[in-house]
Amino acid sequence: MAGWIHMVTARTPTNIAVIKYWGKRDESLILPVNDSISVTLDPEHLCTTTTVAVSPGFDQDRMWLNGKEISLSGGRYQNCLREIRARAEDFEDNERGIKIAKQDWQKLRVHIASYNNFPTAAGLASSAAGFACLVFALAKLMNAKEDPSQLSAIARQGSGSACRSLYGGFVKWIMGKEENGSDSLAVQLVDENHWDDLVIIIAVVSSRQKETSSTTGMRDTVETSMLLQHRAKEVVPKRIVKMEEAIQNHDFSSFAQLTCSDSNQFHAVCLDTCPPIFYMNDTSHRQIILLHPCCRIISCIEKWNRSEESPQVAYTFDAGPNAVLIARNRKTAALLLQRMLYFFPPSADTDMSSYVLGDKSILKDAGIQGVNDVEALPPPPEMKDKVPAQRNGGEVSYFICTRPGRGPLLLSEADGSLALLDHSTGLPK
Ligand SMILES: Nc1ncnc2c1ncn2[C@@H]1O[C@H](COP(=O)(O)OP(=O)(O)OP(=O)(O)O)[C@@H](O)[C@H]1O
Ligand SMILES: C[C@@](O)(CCOP(=O)(O)OP(=O)(O)O)CC(=O)O
Repeated sequence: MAGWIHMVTARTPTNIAVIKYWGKRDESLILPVNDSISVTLDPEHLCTTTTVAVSPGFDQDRMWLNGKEISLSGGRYQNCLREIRARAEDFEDNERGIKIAKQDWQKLRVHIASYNNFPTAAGLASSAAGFACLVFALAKLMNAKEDPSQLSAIARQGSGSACRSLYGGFVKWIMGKEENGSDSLAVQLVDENHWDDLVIIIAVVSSRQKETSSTTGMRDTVETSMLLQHRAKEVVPKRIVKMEEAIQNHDFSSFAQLTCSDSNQFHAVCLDTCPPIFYMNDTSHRQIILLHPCCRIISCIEKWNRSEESPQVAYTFDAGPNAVLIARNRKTAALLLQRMLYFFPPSADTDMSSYVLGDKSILKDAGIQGVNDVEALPPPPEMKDKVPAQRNGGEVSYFICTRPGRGPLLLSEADGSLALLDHSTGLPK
């Protein structure tokens, strides 16, 4: 390897929309038809780690995703690389004799290695965490001085939902008005400490790659759905105002009502698409005569919420069958996990430690140590006589317990062990 290698490693969270982005008004700049709001998920549990490196010895831009080399020739990667290079500044490391002038960045090639600690392209927003991390890490490497909102407008060109992963807490993607997209960017509404009672439980129903990607799905919707026009013009603007109020005031009832309604309307818009898109069911599912787990999860939460004075849990589903459940506090989260494990016990060959991932203390709060405790769970009181005769194991792959979390983080350069590229070769470790 000729000369020095300079590298940085960053970690970036994923996010889940509570008011959904669905539909573009400009495909290549990735400009949406409506504002959206998301909550950033704690990177302790779900995150992307990306190392970017530069060296005079590299002869082309290269990238490895989850250990496999992928092509960077796609427009989305090229747009992000070009936009960051255009904002690069002088960089100097006297100790290591590295001096890169602003204009040199155009000629220097980069190596990128990225790892998602959760399934890629399975409806868990890997593109969001992935492009946010790529843009954040490249900006650090190239000494670009942009603030997170300006970086979000670049990450947006990798994947729309990625712009919201540049901040922690609750984040709004403002759709903007400009044709060049300069005002279509993310802003933080509140940080991750503002509403730290919330607990988020994800039921991973399928980690298979989905059949219709968000990109093609929303293109078909824009072309064919009248309901989308109504949603973007009439429904979302009002919901955005109400959702911001609910978040500012910790108003869980309003938050839950808006979150569930917006998820349901997003899936209604998918059904209104020609040909219709069914994200909430997994067509390969063997038990088609039984109600699909997604419908049973919705029914369980709706029954429970109606049996209480005010909603306890909000549900939301992205472009896949995985349920994201937001509980108002830890006590509710423990009751929610009991209900989920009652209806969706692990299969016979799965142990609890690989069935409930993330913040396992919720499992402890729920009084569950092993499979025996799951078998002994009583039916939820609101179900009364409607309890299923059989509880089948294996319908949910696993659960992830998490919470609202922080935004991107630069990992210490001193601790080279965190880097995904080798310091002497610039290739994946
Ligand atoms: N760590 C990463 N770094 C860069 N790009 C990534 C990374 N992870 C995923 N991607 C890109 O995102 C694509 C997957 O996006 P896709 O929208 O299909 O799935 P998803 O983001 O997991 O699901 P959804 O957006 O519906 O929640 C990958 O094919 C890859 O191009
Ligand atoms: C259902 C969603 O998750 C859609 C996400 O779509 P993507 O951001 O993955 O789409 P592209 O911009 O084409 O890359 C809703 C949301 O995150 O707001």
